[in-house]
Amino acid sequence: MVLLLFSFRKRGAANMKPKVIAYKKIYPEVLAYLQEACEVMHLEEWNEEARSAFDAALGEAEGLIGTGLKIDHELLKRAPKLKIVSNIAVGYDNFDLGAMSRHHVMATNTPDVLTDTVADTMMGLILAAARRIPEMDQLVKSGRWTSPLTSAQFGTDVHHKTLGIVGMGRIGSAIAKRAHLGFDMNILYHNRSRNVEVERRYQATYCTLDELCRQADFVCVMVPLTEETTNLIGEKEFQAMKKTAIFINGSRGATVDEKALVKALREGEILAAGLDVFAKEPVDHDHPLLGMPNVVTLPHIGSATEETRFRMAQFAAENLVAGLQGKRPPALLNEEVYLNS
Ligand SMILES: NC(=O)C1=CN([C@@H]2O[C@H](COP(=O)(O)OP(=O)(O)OC[C@H]3O[C@@H](n4cnc5c(N)ncnc54)[C@H](OP(=O)(O)O)[C@@H]3O)[C@@H](O)[C@H]2O)C=CC1
Ligand SMILES: O=CC(=O)O
Repeated sequence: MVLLLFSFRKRGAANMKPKVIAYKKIYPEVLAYLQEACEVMHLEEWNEEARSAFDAALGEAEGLIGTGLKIDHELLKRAPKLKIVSNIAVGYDNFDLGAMSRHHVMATNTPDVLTDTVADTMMGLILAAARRIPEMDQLVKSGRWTSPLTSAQFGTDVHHKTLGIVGMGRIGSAIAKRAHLGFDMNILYHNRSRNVEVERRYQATYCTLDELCRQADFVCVMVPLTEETTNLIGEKEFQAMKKTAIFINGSRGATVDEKALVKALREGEILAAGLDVFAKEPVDHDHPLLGMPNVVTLPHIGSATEETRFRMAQFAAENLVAGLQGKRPPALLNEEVYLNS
């Protein structure tokens, strides 16, 4: 049984389905959809045994579906039959898109279906950090709530404050909507290009990164991780922020210089932080950020609801099947591969 799960069956004349490796646990309904069109090797966990099975099967695979695996020239060299890799995520910093195009491999992701869920998580982080919700939760549960609170335990308001969004794309816009329409927040944003829609809908103001850091009460990073955005927020940006600023990162850990963030928090250059992502995940237990009461941490759960994770898996499966059937995948990242196929 285990062998059946961990290897492709020999292809007979009657079985001409393309071979696919799913390197993540897939919902049964989505797996059934994949299995109608493909022969699927399903690796439910990513451990040493799964890695060996993956390596052994890669040479025959025409499709890959999963999350986070680095897809680069080294892997692609070992996958001569590969046609498509379907990321079950919107961020695709794990893809070397240039190498994938050179190897004629389509790349797909799952935009839109997770946007509202991630925006909800980011509002949760903003509220949790500003109102010190995890700290107060601990106070109650540990039995230390024995007298009326003093101002030492008070938080800071969110409503009517200024939120600076770095990366006003799909998720950034959904955060702006919640913050402006729900919390009467004033919105600043920074992108490489203007987003006139958020300016019109949520009265958002475009500004440079430096202006945003100087003026915002909350700085929320929602850019994709690229060469350009690696360490986008560092010492200079933290120094520009208000001493009362709260820093929120929902993008990728590496968009922020974590050492500079630790220094900014230790030295009181900013007030607090809310982080869903870390440079290394899972983050080391002794990471200095984890010892700070004014830092709210989450284990990269931006899109982690049952409904949204299901929609992401379904979308990724549809991308994969379309690509393997010679159709244009709905969320194709390297169009040229499809056009030249
Ligand atoms: N924590 C979590 O669980 C999740 C995290 N994410 C992360 O969020 C990211 C954003 O997702 P999504 O909103 O769908 O993506 P979008 O592509 O819609 O938005 C990204 C925005 O970032 C801006 N941007 C890109 N490069 C730069 C740059 N160098 N400087 C300033 N702005 C830049 C873009 O504008 P312009 O091109 O004009 O610069 C765009 O507005 C993902 O790539 C992923 O890393 C996504 C989902 C869940
Ligand atoms: O981090 C999650 C994603 O979808 O990107």
